[in-house]
Amino acid sequence: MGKKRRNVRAAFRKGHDTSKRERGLTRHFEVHGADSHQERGDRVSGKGRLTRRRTVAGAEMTEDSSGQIVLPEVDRETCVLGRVLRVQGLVSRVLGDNGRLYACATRQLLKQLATNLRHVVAAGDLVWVRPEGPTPEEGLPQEGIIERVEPRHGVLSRTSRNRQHLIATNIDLIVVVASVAEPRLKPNLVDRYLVTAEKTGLRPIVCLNKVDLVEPADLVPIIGVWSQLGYEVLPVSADTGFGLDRLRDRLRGKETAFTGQSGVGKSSLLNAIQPGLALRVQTVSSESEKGRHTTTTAVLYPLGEDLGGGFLVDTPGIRSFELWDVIPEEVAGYFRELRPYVSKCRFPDCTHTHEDDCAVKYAVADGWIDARRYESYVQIRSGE
Ligand SMILES: Nc1nc2c(ncn2[C@@H]2O[C@H](COP(=O)(O)OP(=O)(O)OP(=O)(O)O)[C@@H](O)[C@H]2O)c(=O)[nH]1
Ligand SMILES: [Zn+2]
Repeated sequence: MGKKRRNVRAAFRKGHDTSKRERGLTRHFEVHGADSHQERGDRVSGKGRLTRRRTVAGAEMTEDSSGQIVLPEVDRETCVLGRVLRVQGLVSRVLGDNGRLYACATRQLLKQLATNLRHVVAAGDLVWVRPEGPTPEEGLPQEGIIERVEPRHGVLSRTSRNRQHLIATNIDLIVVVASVAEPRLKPNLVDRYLVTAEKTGLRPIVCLNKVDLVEPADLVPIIGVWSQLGYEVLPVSADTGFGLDRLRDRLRGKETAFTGQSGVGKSSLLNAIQPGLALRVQTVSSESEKGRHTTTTAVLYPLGEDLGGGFLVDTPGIRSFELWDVIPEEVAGYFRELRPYVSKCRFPDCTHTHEDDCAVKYAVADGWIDARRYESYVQIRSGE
């Protein structure tokens, strides 16, 4: 055992990613995998579920009556539940619910299950970690093995070369930050972010910053349009603190991504919400921008106790969230107010831009659809 442990420690120390090191880690985990009763087949999962044996990716697995692979139960006495803060090569940084940090490798069995996902573990995942090795010195993470990944919600992923790349998981909220002055408000740009949010299925909040620079009454019409569509709009000022309590309230206990154009005040808002937060984000982002994993991996930043243990999730990719992987044919479906009309047009492949007898255009003319939102739609649909 001593020798194997040393292998893992050496792999952690050296960092990640060369195939030789990967092989070293793999061997180690296979030994652990064989220790599991389930893989040897002498025990099936409890709770009286019907199970069947099946070979997946070269390993024998148990599947339940609905065809789902049954992962071995984790030993809750020894394992710790935690959140993956970031994934770097083969090592995942996990914050345990006991407040400790873990540097984790992933169990071989889990890797084999993830045949069509590039990352078996992603930032934001809720995982069970089995601590390994000796207690580290103060300030250093404990080593561990990720034994199990809990089911995900709020997944942010991008497609490249027909493969889905997980960027972050368990995101509850996207905060689209816009500025109402300096730079002036660009509602069509906000719509672009909303379209991407619709595509990902994540809940967006529109945060209109710098309201100290305008007459609040001037914002009522534009806030009204988005609110009527069911989008929450928060007018705020990072400078005066206006609206920040409401924003903090929305972040409490949630995993949130901030996005928006440069200069709208994202860093100022993060700092106003929690002093020092923006600096931490900037430092890590500029580090990873130099690295190879720029757009594919995200980093989670734990928020303070006053924010109910929430997290901020960031990557340079999330900040350029506008029209992520959105194709022209899908755009109408992501404009909530267009959906009731799109199937009523004369041409089944109507683009609702130049065609005659278009139910969407009639609805705009009759005032059922806001003309400015329709203009946004046309711009996006025409690839402008
Ligand atoms: N008047 C006013 N100015 C603000 C407010 N929030 C931010 N600013 C100013 O707007 C400028 C841009 O703010 P940042 O926080 O750097 O903007 P950002 O969105 O983080 O920009 P990037 O880092 O480029 O993405 C700074 O000069 C801030 O002082 C506000 O509420 N009111
Ligand atoms: Zn049409």
